[in-house]
Amino acid sequence: MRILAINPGSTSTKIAVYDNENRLFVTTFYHSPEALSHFPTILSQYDYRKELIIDELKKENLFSDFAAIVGRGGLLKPIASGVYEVNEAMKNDLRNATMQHACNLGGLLAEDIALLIPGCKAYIADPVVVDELEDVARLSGSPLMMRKSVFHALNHKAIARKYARSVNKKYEELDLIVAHLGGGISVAAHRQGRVIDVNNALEGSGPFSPERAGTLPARQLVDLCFSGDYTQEEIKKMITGRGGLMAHLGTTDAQNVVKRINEGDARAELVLKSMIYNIAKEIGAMSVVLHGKIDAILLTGGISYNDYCINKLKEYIAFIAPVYVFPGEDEMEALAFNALGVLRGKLNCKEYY
Ligand SMILES: Nc1ncnc2c1ncn2[C@@H]1O[C@H](COP(=O)(O)OP(=O)(O)O)[C@@H](O)[C@H]1O
Ligand SMILES: CCCC(=O)OP(=O)(O)O
Repeated sequence: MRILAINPGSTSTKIAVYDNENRLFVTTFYHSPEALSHFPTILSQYDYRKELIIDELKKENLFSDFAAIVGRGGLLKPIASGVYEVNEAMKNDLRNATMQHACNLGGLLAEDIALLIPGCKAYIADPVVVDELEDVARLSGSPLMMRKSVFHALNHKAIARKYARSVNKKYEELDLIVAHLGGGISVAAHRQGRVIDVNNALEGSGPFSPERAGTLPARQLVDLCFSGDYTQEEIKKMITGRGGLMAHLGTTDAQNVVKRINEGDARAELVLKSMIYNIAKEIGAMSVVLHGKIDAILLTGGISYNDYCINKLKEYIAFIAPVYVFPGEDEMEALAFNALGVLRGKLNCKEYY
C-alpha cells in the first residue's frame, strides 16, 4: 500500500512516499521569506505548495495509486489524539481558522490530491490542537481567557512512543516531559499517554523561541497595544513570526546564533542563554505537574541537533530525570504509519465534526 505524507511548515513543505513501512522517497521544499512574502495569507499559499508537490511526484514517477494521503493537521477545534478522515466540517474549519499556521494546509492538500486518485483516502493525524489537558491546566487568571492546547502533538507523541519502544515499555505506562525545540517551542507533561499540560506554542505562552515571543509581561503588552504606535497585525507578528530570537537578533536560525556566539557576539550569547533558561524553567514547571515522578525528559526538534544548546539545557534539568535527545522530528513516519494503521484496521479512524 502506497501512502503520501504531506507536512506543510512555516518555512518548508515536506513530503514523503511510503510503500507499507518502507520509505521510498522524502524531500523538503524550503520557502524563503521572500517567496512567501507574495502571499498575504497562509491559505493563499495553497496552489503554490500543491503544484510543488504534484510536480515533484510526477518528476520522480511517484504520482501513482496512493491508498491514502495524510497531512499534518491544522488549527481545528480541540480534539482527541488520533487519525481523522478529512471531511466537509474539517475543510470548513481549516479554511476559516482564526489562528494562522501552514499546518492548516495539510488536510486541504491531502484531500485535494486524493481526489485525483480513484479510491484514495485523505486523513490527518495528531493535529496541533490535540487536547488532553487536565481541567486545572485550562484556567488562566481571567474567566475571559482559557488556556489552550496548541503544540507539536504529532512529533511529541511519535518521539514519546519511540522512547517507550527503546525501553520495552508502552507509552501509556510512562510519565515523560517532552520538549520540541524548533521554530516554535512546546514543553509538555505526558502522563501515561496523555498530554495533561503544555504551553500554547503558537499564541504567546511558555519560553520564547526562534520566531515566537512566548509569555510576555501582560501590562506592558496592553500598553503597547494602545500606544497607537502599532497595528493589530504588527502586534500579532511580535508574538508569532517575528518574536523571540528574530526580535532580539534578526534571525530565526539558532545555528547562526551559535556561530555568532563563537565569534564573540555577547548580545547573541545573552539572548540564546535566556531562551535556554526559559525552556529549562518550563521543563521544571512540568516536573511539578508530574509530581516529580518522571521516567525521562525527551528533547527533540531542530535545535536539539546543537550541542551548545543541549549541554546548556542539561546543566539546568539533568537533576530532574534522565535526558534523551532525539534531534529533528519523526513527523513524516508518524503520519504514514498512522494512515497505514487505519487502512489495516489496526487504528480507529475518528470523525471530525
Ligand atoms: N544543527 C543545528 N544547530 C542549531 N540549531 C539548529 C540546527 N539545525 C536546526 N536548527 C534550528 O532549529 C530551528 C528549526 O527547528 P525545526 O524543528 O526544523 O523547526 P519547526 O519546529 O519549525 O519545524 C531553527 O532555529 C534552526 O536554526
Ligand atoms: C504549535 C503549532 C505548530 C508549530 O508551531 O509548528 P512549527 O514550530 O513547525 O512552526
